[in-house]
Amino acid sequence: MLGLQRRASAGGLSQQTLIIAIVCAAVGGLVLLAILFRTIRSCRSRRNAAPLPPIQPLAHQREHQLAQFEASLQPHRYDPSFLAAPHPPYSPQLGSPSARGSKTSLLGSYSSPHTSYREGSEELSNLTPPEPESPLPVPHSFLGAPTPPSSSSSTHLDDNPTTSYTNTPTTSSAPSSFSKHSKSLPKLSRDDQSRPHHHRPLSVASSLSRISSLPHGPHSQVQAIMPAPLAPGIPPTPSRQSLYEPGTPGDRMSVVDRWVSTGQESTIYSPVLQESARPPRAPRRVSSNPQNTMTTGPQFNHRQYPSMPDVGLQRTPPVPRMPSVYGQGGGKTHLTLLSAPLPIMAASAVHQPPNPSILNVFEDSSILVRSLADFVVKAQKEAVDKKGRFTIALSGGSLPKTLNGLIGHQGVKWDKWHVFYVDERVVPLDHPDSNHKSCNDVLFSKVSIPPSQIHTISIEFLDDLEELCDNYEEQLIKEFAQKDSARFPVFDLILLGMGPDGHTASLFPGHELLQEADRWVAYIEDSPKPPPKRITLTYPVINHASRVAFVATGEGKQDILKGVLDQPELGLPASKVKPSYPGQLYWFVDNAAAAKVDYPRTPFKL
Ligand SMILES: O=C(O)[C@H](O)[C@@H](O)[C@H](O)[C@H](O)COP(=O)(O)O
Repeated sequence: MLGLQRRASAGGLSQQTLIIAIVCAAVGGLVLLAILFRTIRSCRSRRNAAPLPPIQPLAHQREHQLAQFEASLQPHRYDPSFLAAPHPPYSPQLGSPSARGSKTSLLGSYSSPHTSYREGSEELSNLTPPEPESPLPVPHSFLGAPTPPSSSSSTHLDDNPTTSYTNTPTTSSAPSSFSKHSKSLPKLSRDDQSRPHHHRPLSVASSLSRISSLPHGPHSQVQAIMPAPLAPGIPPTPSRQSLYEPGTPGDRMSVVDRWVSTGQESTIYSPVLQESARPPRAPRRVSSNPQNTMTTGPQFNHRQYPSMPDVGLQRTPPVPRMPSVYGQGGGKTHLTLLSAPLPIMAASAVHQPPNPSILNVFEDSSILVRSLADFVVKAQKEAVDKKGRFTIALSGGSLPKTLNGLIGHQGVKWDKWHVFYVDERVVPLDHPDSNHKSCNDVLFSKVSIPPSQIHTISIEFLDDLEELCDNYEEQLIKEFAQKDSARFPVFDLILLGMGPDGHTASLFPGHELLQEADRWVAYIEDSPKPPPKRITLTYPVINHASRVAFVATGEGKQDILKGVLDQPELGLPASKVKPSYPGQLYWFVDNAAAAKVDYPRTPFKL
């Protein structure tokens, strides 16, 4: 520095220039030092540097590999063990764990045991597609909770027994796609799994639809498809909670139970109450052949079908008319039907056989009458506690006399009663043959039931059986469709008689009305039991009730009662009354009627 200053002063350099030169020199020195330092540091760090990541394949190569991988997985076998196996740690070679994992987990539910395509364990190109050994199983979420590994039961989801499912419980590491589906559905019992399907013709306007399913039960998760008049027009809506406790006879899905036949396509028909063109309808099914009540096939009254050639017994009855329904506004509203496929539901939800009949035998008819009154009041109480009203259907014949135990009974709440008739003779309401007249004389005229809550036939239609039936169905709709039963008439109690030929309601042996599955109310014009013209509830309604009770007394019923209870294979009309689960059928009979019956007796209890 001093040298610089001497030279500068000797050369005549200004002071400033000198200072500038010094500063520049200093800065340059600093820069050099910094460069030197960085060089040294980088040399050091290079010595410690991690290896460079491998060279990534180009994007299109990765896509190609991924495509190959996916192709290699089709078709695959379900191997739940895959779900149980730990997944190796993520490796950058195979993409991010989340994307890969979810994809793997979905594919993994179908992977062959031979294909281990877990993240990072295999190069995609090394995977070899397995031989397909069996069709893909239905995910267990459709089958209910998986059976324990010890059982090797295979669940027959449909008529084809080859459809099977390996029941292995998913593990905690199970991919979310499975876990979010694994609802705690009821397990399939073994007999449920092997139970064959029951094919049941549709009940809603059969001209438009088919359904194969088990009979509807009050608890069942299936909707009893209603004949057109009673299927109020709402598309399948999520069911509200049932109004009843599960397991009680009154229990029933309150809004829409759905018919589902496991493993088979089924559809739900929800007629829409709306103004629409009235679809063409074949006339209702009609009368039997009174001379031969045990014919093998349907009988036709050719007066009804003059255009149909008389080909004897074996002719399929025409599709019954779809009744009209009056909308809320009183205008004539006709039903059109919507159909919507239903999801497959747990098989156990529909595979419940009807409860066995309960046979109560009483010393004599007076004890029977008292017990029957207590039984009716119990059914009433349960219904009123749950929904504030009690719906009951009564038969004619000798049944009305057995109801006089209700007169003066403390438990009866007449204002909650809504009465319909199981069948009715097509006569004026004051005619001696009228079932309403019988019930009114014996009971209703002596108690405080509101007359508007007794639903009689509309006498203005006595000369038009079609309209008479339509009108009665419409009354059923008004009572049931908007309330707890929503889609079908669910009587709390139906009281039936049984004739000496095994008929019940106005359903007579050999009559094609026994096959009626589309209507809730049908008519007959030549009843073997006079008077000839009647309307009647059909089996779909009777067998939807929460409780059904036959009342049969006297020696005259001995033989037929044995036939109905001990020989159901005879297929007598009374034998076909089987309320679907959990509906319950009861018999109130006296000793005289039960003298020849082997069917086990149950001591009466409420
Ligand atoms: O209208 C009717 O005739 C009845 O509804 C009918 O179904 C009756 O219940 C049986 O015919 C048994 O009648 P009895 O009990 O008088 O034999």
